[in-house]
Amino acid sequence: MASIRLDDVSVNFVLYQGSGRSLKKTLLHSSTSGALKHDAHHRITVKALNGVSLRLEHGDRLGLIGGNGAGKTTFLRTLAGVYEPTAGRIRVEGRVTPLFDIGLGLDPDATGYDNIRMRAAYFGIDSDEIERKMEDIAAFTELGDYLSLPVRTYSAGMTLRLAFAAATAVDPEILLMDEWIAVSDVQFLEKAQRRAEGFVNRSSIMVVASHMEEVLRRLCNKILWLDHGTIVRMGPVDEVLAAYRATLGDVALKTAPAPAPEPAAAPQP
Ligand SMILES: Nc1ncnc2c1ncn2[C@@H]1O[C@H](COP(=O)(O)OP(=O)(O)OP(=O)(O)O)[C@@H](O)[C@H]1O
Repeated sequence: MASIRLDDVSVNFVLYQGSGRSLKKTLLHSSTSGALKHDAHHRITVKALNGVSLRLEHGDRLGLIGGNGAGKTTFLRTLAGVYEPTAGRIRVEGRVTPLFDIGLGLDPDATGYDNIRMRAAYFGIDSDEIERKMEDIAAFTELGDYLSLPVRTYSAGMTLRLAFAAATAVDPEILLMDEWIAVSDVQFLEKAQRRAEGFVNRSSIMVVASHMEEVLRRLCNKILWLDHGTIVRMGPVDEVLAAYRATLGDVALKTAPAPAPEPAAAPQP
């Protein structure tokens, strides 16, 4: 059974280690100065996560909220193993599927089809299973014959469609998402949302960072509010969102853009 446990986890980044006094002063008096510190080596560091302790179990769908620089992305990347904690302990049990930086890992010289196969192989899915799913994945991308061409011939939007389809070809145990909603192609956004929701439902644990209240309410059953890398509050969605709004006002969270109408016919790539 998937589980996540963090005990007093901190992640520090070194921002500046030169001797220029004026830049140091500017950094220390910037708006994030609460999180900026001198360390023992006279470097300026930022505590992106600061003593975070929590547990997540099967069925937990956690939404991350907090202002810019609160530590949401750092939290996700730490769960994914991209960053090692500077202090504290983290234990993640289960297969992690990060759905952020989703274009990472695509081979530009391989075809769309081969990229889907490689992604599946990376997650240990056997070739028979992926061939069974291939028709569905290919239909989802709407890329048609382009799937037989190298990915370097794709536009940015086409690459995103492929990356998203490939990443969601495999059912995750622990699903991590970062503002995936902010895809540029509005028609694709609706489809991506529907697919992601199915994907979320089949995962054991899901964590999503989002500034969109609608997304958080639809996908999550718990909210973690971070500020300067520290937990302000964690609990039921209504409760934490209300507390967050009360502190920051209605501008704290955005509403999602209106979905585009369904196209009459599938667009040609
Ligand atoms: N690779 C890095 N190197 C140096 N500092 C970093 C790095 N990544 C994040 N930070 C710093 O850590 C802090 C937390 O950043 P993070 O990206 O986790 O915040 P966030 O909540 O995701 O913000 P946003 O909503 O703006 O994306 C910020 O002060 C940021 O400048």
